[in-house]
Amino acid sequence: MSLYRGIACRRKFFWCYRLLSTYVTKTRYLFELKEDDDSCKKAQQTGAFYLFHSLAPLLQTSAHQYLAPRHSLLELERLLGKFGQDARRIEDSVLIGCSEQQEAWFALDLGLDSSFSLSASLHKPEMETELKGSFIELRKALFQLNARDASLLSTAQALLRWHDAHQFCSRSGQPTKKNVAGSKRVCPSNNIIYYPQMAPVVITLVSDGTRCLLARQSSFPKGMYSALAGFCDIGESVEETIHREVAEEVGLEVESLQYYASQHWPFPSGSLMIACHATVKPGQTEIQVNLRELEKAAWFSHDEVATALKRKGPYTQQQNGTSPFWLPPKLAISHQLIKEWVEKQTCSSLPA
Ligand SMILES: NC(=O)c1ccc[n+]([C@@H]2O[C@H](COP(=O)([O-])OP(=O)(O)OC[C@H]3O[C@@H](n4cnc5c(N)ncnc54)[C@H](O)[C@@H]3O)[C@@H](O)[C@H]2O)c1
Ligand SMILES: [Mg+2]
Repeated sequence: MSLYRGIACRRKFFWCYRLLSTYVTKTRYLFELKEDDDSCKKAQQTGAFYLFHSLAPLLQTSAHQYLAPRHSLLELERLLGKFGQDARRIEDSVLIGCSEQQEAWFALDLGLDSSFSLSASLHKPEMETELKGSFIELRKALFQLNARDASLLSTAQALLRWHDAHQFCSRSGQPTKKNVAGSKRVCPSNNIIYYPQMAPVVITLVSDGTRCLLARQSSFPKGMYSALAGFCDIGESVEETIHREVAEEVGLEVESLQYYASQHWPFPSGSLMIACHATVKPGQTEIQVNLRELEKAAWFSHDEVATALKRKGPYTQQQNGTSPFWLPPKLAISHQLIKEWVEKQTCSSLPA
């Protein structure tokens, strides 16, 4: 081997080696599975499946926590066979991630209508007995799952719901066909491609410098308050949504917008929560609640909020009919946003 080729080989080796970080490898693998139906079908052979029934995930209970069991393709085929179902139903599954060892993870709903189902939906109680678990509504289970399962099941539910609702082309009316991974659907008659969508929502913690503004809707559990949230209107920037939502919901104008973080949120049907801090304009603190949107909104001090962050709801009503003031659970980005505000206030109030 010439010196030049030797150096070139070593360079190539170094370049490949450098690329092969676990994260990059995983990302490239998932990209390949989304792009190539054959690779994705192959990945199902060694992959694992999370099961749902009418969008409720299959869960098992373990020490006050829910665990999401996974099933192999063989187990799934055996299960479908036992319930007299066509194994092609597995074609309805969607890719939701993979392990560091490149075991691909899929989700499959056994309760939704399928072109391969012999009956509209598989019988739930019998399946629960067979699978040694229960199909539990994600709203009830989300906060008792570990962070990884919560994130995977949220993604899975949003994707399964989107496929269920987009089975027909909105132009031709013909059935659309999903790719194996479920990252898109195509109308065979006109080749229009449909991609899964999510709705951007801005969540803003408004402060007046020493207090923060929290609000509740009548649908919230008793005593729970959160930061102001609102869907982005078409054509709006995140900044415009913040200004509009704060004005609409509490009649205030804000400035000094600061991005905090974002989170996928499975409710109502897959949202991207974009969390920000904002400050009211000087001297503007009088809240005018829009009762069409909110039940109540108020300013809360640092100490009130710091205490509420430690409470774990939901609470049953106290004897005097009131419920203690509490905040969304840790998993929700609103909790993280409020916590960050409390920590910043604590730092700024510490003596230099
Ligand atoms: N993860 C968190 O920490 C957290 C905290 C608060 C709110 N949220 C979520 O934010 C979402 C939005 O908050 P909100 O209810 O105050 O929003 P909002 O103030 O925009 O009011 C909701 C109304 O907006 C309209 N709307 C406009 N676009 C919509 C769309 N794409 N989908 C559904 N409705 C749409 C509907 O009329 C709906 O009733 C809620 O669904 C809630 O689950 C999440
Ligand atoms: Mg709102």
